[in-house]
Amino acid sequence: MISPIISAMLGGVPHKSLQKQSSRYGPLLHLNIFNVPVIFVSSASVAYEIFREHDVNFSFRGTPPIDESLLVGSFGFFTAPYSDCWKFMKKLMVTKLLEPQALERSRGIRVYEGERLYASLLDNAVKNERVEIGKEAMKFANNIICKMIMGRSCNEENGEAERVRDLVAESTALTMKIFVANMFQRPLKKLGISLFREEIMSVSCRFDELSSLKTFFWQLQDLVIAGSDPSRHATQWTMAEIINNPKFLERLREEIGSFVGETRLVQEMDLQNLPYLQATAKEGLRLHPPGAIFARSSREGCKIRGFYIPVNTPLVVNVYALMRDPDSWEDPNEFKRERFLGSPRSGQEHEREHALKYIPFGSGRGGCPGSNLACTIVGIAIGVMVQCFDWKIKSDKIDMEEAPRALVLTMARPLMCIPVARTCRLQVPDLEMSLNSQT
Ligand code: HEM
Repeated sequence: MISPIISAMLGGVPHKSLQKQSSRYGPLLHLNIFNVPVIFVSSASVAYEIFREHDVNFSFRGTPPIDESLLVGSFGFFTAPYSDCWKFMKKLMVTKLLEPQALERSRGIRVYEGERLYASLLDNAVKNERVEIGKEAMKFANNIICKMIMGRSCNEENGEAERVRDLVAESTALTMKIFVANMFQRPLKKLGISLFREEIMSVSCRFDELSSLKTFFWQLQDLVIAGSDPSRHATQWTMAEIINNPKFLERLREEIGSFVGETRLVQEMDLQNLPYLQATAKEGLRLHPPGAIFARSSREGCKIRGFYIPVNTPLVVNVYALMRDPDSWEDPNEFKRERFLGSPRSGQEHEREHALKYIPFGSGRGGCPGSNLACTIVGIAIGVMVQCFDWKIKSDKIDMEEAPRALVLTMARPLMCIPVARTCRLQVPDLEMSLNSQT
C-alpha cells in the first residue's frame, strides 16, 4: 500500500489518489514510510475527533526543513511552534487586521479595489481581450492584502507588483515539495540530503530582495502568501462552475439585480443580502478547496481510535476527500448551492455538525484566521464578474481537470475568457475620487 501513497504524493493528483486509497483501506491510515510513521485522515468523523480531543497536540506543522528560509523558517505563522510568542503574533494579526472591527476599518480599500477590478475588466472587454480569471483574482486579492498590511499596493509601473504575484504563485507551487521535505526530513538528514533546498532558498532570497517588502516582518509575508493565492484559486474554480452553468449565472444576476440594481457596483456591504452568491462561493470552496491537504505534527504521543500515535508523527488531513465524503454530503461530487441555502440552523449541534464537515479553512487552533476576509474577497470578485460581464470561452465547456503534483488545488489549464460588458447603466468608477475616500 505504501508505494501507491508515495506515488500519490509525488506523482498524480495527491488528494485524489489518497482519497482512493482511503476509500479502500479506511478513513484513518497509519503507515510507516521510510521508517517515518504518518497518519492520513480522510473522513469528517475522524478529523472531528482529532481536533476536538487533540487540538493543541496537533496545532504545530512540524519543524521546518530549512530554518533560514523565509518560506519555511521557524518564525512564520505557518511554521512557528505553538507557544506564547505564536499566540501573541496571532492575536496581534487578528485584532489589527482580520477581526470584524478591523475589517470594518479597511472596508474602503476593498471598495476601491472592487472598482479597480471592474475598470480593468471593462478595458479588456472594450479591447475584446482574453483575460486569465485567476490572474485578475490574484491581483485583486494581493492589492487588498498588501494595502491592508503596508498601506499601499505594490507598484504596477516598475514591475514590482508582478514580481510579488509571481513569487506568491511560485511559493504555493513549492508547497508539495516543502511538504515532502518536511515529512521525511529525519531519514533525509541522516543521509545528508536536503531536498529542494535550492528551489526553496531561491524563492526565499528573491522575496527578501524585494525592497517593497523590506518593511515587512516575516510573518506579514506569510500573510501575503496565505491570503492571495487561495483566494485566486477559489475565485477561478467558482467562476468556472458558474460559466459552465448559465443558469447559475442568471440566478446570481437576478439576485444582484434585485438587491443592488444596475446603476451601482456590488460591494462588500451587499454580500449579507445576497444568499445565492454566498452559497455559490461556499459550494465552490467545498468542491474545490484550495488547501486540498494540510499537515500537522503531534507534539506528544496520544491515542486516536485505539491506535497509539508517537510524538512528532505527521498528520495529513485530506480536506478534499473529507468534503466529498458521501457519509457527510448528499451527491458529494455535484455543485449544489442549495445545500447552503434555507433557514440557517443555529445552536451547538449545528455548529458541531458544520465544523465536522466543512473545513476549507482548516480546523482548530491552526485554522485560517483570514476566513472572513477570504469570503469577502471571493464574494466581491465573483459578484463584480457576474454583475457586469458575460464570459466568452473558446469551447463549449470549461475543462475542470486538476493539475498534478500540487497540494494547492489548481486548474490544469488556467481559465481564459473574454469579458463582454453587459448593457447596464453602471458608471465607470472615478478611481481618483475613490482613492481619496479610502481609509
Ligand atoms: C479562499 C481563501 C483562503 C483559503 C481557502 C484559506 C485556507 C487556509 C487553510 C486550509 C489553512 C491551514 C489551516 C490548518 O492548518 O488547519 C490556512 C491557514 C492560514 N491562513 Fe488562510 N485561507 C484563505 C485566505 C486567507 C486570507 C485572506 C488570509 C489573511 C490575509 C489567510 C491567512 C492565513 C494564515 C495566517 C494561516 C496560518 C494560520 C496558523 O498557522 O495559525 N488566509 N488558510
